[in-house]
Amino acid sequence: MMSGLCHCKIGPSILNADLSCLASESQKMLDNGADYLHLDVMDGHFVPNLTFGAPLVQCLRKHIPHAFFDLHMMVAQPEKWVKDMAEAGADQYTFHLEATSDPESLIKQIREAGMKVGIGIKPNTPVEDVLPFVDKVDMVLIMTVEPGFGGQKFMSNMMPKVKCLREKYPRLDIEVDGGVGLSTIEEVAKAGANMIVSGSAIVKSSDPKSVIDQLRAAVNKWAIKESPP
Ligand SMILES: O=C(CO)[C@@H](O)[C@H](O)COP(=O)(O)O
Ligand SMILES: [Fe+2]
Repeated sequence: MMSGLCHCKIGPSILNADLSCLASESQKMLDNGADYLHLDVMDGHFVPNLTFGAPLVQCLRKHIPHAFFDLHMMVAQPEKWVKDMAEAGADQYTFHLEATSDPESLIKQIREAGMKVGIGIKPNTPVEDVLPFVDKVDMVLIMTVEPGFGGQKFMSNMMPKVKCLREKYPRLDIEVDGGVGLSTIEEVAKAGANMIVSGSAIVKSSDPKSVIDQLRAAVNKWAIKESPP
């Protein structure tokens, strides 16, 4: 198995950065080759940790006008924050399937607010649960740690979920998040993920550009190439 007919994109998670300098830390990631920013929103209910909400996203947007913001919404009521996040400048709203009883109308609500739609599943949620919604979303996120904290150990046993999705959907954007770095990227790339969230491995490195370049090279090595006409 290998990544599909879609581009590799590297999205640093800034959770483990110096959050007192969020704008400059984010800009540093972009200057070092990041394709997008993965912003982890936690509400202390869906996950046992608390981060930030729309006011911070709005401030960051003023400093970073052009980058793609992927909002990873680890919140118990994802319906509640769609409008605020859209107005704050989010480009993609990635909600957790486990957090909603009506994914279809949430997807519609996100689209109507003008954002792209991501749908994520936690480690204990089977990939089959997300299949009915894949055609309606822009991206599927397979969590490779229990959501809540950066710096956790990558769960290899999530790779069959990625493989299953890639086999069925060669063009789907498949994101992985949690414990992804230089020692785990090969597995992730082989399984077929093309959107790579990486927090501590990039943010804590003295050479983030080199880490981003190496992550990208591993994904591209396994990418399916479009055959010439
Ligand atoms: O959503 C989450 C954690 O819940 C992630 O985005 C992590 O913040 C990624 O950090 P590392 O595991 O790569 O350090
Ligand atoms: Fe995340």
